[in-house]
Amino acid sequence: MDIVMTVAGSDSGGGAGIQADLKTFQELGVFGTTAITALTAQNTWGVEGIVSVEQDFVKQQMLTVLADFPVRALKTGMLFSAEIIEGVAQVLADKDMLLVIDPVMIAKGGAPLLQRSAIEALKKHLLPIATVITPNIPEAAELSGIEITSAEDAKKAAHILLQTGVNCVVMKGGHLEGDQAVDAVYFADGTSFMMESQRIRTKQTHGTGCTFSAAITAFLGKGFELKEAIIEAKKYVQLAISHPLNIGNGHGPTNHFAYKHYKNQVEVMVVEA
Ligand SMILES: Nc1ncnc2c1ncn2[C@@H]1O[C@H](COP(=O)(O)OP(=O)(O)O)[C@@H](O)[C@H]1O
Ligand SMILES: Cc1ncc(COP(=O)(O)O)c(N)n1
Repeated sequence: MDIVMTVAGSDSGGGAGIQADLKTFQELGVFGTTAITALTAQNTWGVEGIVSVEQDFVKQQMLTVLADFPVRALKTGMLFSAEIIEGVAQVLADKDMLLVIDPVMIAKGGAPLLQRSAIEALKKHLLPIATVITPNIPEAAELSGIEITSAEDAKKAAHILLQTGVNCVVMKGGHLEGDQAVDAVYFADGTSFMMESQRIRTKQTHGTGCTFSAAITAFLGKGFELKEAIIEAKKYVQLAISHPLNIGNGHGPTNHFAYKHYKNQVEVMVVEA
C-alpha cells in the first residue's frame, strides 16, 4: 500500500484542509496519514475561529507516524505560524520524501490562514526542500515580492521562486480571468509546460487548491513521475469542480466522487512551452 501524509489544518466544514486531503487520498487509492497544525471552525461562508496546535505536538504527530510508516510523499497545507513551519522543517530535515508544499495563506472568504510573520519562514525553511510548490496568484505574488497581473508576471515570479532551491513551481491560474483555467508549470532545469482546462463558472470552489495539491501528492505516492502526477491532479480537480455537490450556501466544496465516474471524460490540454 502506498502511504502519504498531509500536514495541514482541519476544516470542520469538510471542504478544504485535512478533510479535502484525506478524501482525495482515499479516492486515489493511497493510505492517508495526518499531522494537524490547526483547527478551524469553518463552513462554506468562511472561517469563524482558529486554534493552532503547539509546535511540539505537530512534530510529535509527524514523528510518531513516520517512525512506523514508510511515507513516500508528504504535502503541507495551512501551517499558520513561523514556529510550526520551523518545527515541520526540523522533522523533514533528515527524511527522504517527495514534498508538495501548498503555500496556503488566505481562505476563499478572506480569513488569514498564515500569519504574515510566517511568510519568510516558509521561504527560508520549506521552499528549498520542496519537490514542488503550488502557489495561487496572490500567494506567488507574496512569496516572490512582485505584483502579478499577466502571464508574463507569473513567469517572472516563478523564476524568482525557483531561485530559492525549489525543484518545480506550479502557478495555479484559478484567480486569473479567461475561459480557460490555465496552470503554468516551471522546472528548475529550465523546462516548462502549461495545462489548460475549461473554466467552470461556479461558486463551488472551496478546497480546490487543497484538492489539487493532495492529488499531486497521491499520484507521487503511487509512483507517478512529477509531470504526470501534476497533469493527472489537474484532471482530478477539474472533475471535482465541474460536478458540484451544491452543499452549503456559500462557496461549496469540490466533489471527490467525480473522478472515479468521469475520469475518461475530462479534457486537460498540455502545451509544452
Ligand atoms: N472555476 C474553475 N474552473 C476550472 N478550474 C479551476 C477553477 N478555479 C480553479 N481551478 C483550478 O483549480 C486548481 C486550484 O486553483 P486555485 O483556485 O487558483 O487555487 P486556490 O484554491 O489555492 O486559490 C487549479 O488547477 C486551477 O486551475
Ligand atoms: C483548514 C484550511 N486549509 C486550507 C484552506 C484553503 O482552501 P482552498 O483550497 O480553497 O484554498 C481552508 N479554507 N481551510
